[in-house]
Amino acid sequence: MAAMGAAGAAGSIAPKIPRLVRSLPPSSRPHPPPGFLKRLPFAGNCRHCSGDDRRGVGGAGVVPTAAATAAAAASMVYERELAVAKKAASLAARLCKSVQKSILQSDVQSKSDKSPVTVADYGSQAVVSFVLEKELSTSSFSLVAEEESGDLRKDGAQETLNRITELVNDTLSADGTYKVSLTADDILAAIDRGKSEGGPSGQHWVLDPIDGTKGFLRGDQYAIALALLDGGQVVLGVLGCPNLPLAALHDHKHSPQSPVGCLFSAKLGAGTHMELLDGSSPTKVQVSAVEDPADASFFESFEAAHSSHDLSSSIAKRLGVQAPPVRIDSQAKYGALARGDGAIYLRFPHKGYREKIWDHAAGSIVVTEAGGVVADAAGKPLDFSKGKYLDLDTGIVSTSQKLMPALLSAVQASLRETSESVGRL
Ligand SMILES: Nc1ncnc2c1ncn2[C@@H]1O[C@H](COP(=O)(O)O)[C@@H](OP(=O)(O)O)[C@H]1O
Ligand SMILES: [Mg+2]
Repeated sequence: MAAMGAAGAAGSIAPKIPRLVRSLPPSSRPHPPPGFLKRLPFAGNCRHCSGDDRRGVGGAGVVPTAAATAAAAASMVYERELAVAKKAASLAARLCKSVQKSILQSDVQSKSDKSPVTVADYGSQAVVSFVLEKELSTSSFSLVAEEESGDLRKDGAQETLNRITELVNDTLSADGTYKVSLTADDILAAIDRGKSEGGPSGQHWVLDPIDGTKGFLRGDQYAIALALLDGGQVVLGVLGCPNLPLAALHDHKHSPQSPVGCLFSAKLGAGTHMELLDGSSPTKVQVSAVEDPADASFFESFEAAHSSHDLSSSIAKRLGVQAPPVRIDSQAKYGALARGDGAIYLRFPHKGYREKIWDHAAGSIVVTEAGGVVADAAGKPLDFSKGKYLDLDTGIVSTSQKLMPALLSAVQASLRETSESVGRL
């Protein structure tokens, strides 16, 4: 089981913890998943915990804060899972890139909710599901993913299924790691492993095989987004962004020859790193250090149907933001925010829309581990423990810790103004 492996790994690194802890920033880190401290032989008292989660620290020397100890421990225990997640997302990105290059009309289907679904969506999910299961095979493997195979099992879908099967096999064997020849039934089974509902206990992988399908079809930004929940909390996340330039978005305009294709990875207590999808040394990234909102720029959805551009504009005006909005698809926005390309991300879906966990799980930890904050419009942290959906107050906002208070005031004021003007109609 992954959880048992994690606890074992933690035990073996116990003597290294005091040095590790001294190297951590004193800032308060997110609380570890429920039951996590119990699994660690060296775990300290945690001000967040009670009952079974409380254990004393024995011995003298450096006495780390409980949050720092937990953060250091957490940063070691999910190491294997993070490496596998990066591998899975990179392979899926390779598959998506090849399809985006040669999008054929026949690759585009219509789902019952009318959103476009491509061969790459299914192929990406099958690749990630295969790699996770193969590398981390556990009896309690759980994957909450966007796609399900219903449409592929219908009459007339055989050709599409064959194309997906071929693509997945080509992708897995091109890498050289896997010598497999999956059948169409294997592909359907791999896709359907993503049927888990998630929830507050145990470990659940959360996958959006292509986030930003509309951007993908337009030839713009999209992301492969994969995260791990443990006890309802996101403990690691990766974002493969095949079309995101390595250079900051504003710099890239001036140097279009900059390499394209970024992989962001984040783990609880270990920061956020970025590397090229094609391979490079990871570098640590940080959110923008801008202190005056007037100097900030903000991200929002390219699609006005996904987020109210009017409301964002009103909030930006209230904050004194000068720059025009940066509109890009997918969780590539979280990646770009995490490395400081812009300072604010605003998302205000229209009434009645329910956000899904796979649209934010990986992105949120990529930003928080880079020093940012992700919250709903009332300032509450996102709750990933309730199954497939996030129960939210109105929208999602993200920025640095420094700018969050001013941003939340502006959001509240603009929301009040909007509801008053609706009331007057
Ligand atoms: N009416 C709506 N309001 C808000 N989000 C929506 C939406 N319809 C679809 N989405 C979600 O918005 C995601 C894309 O976000 P963005 O606008 O940031 O690119 C989509 O992910 P998929 O493309 O994976 O379906 C989908 O989950
Ligand atoms: Mg999505």
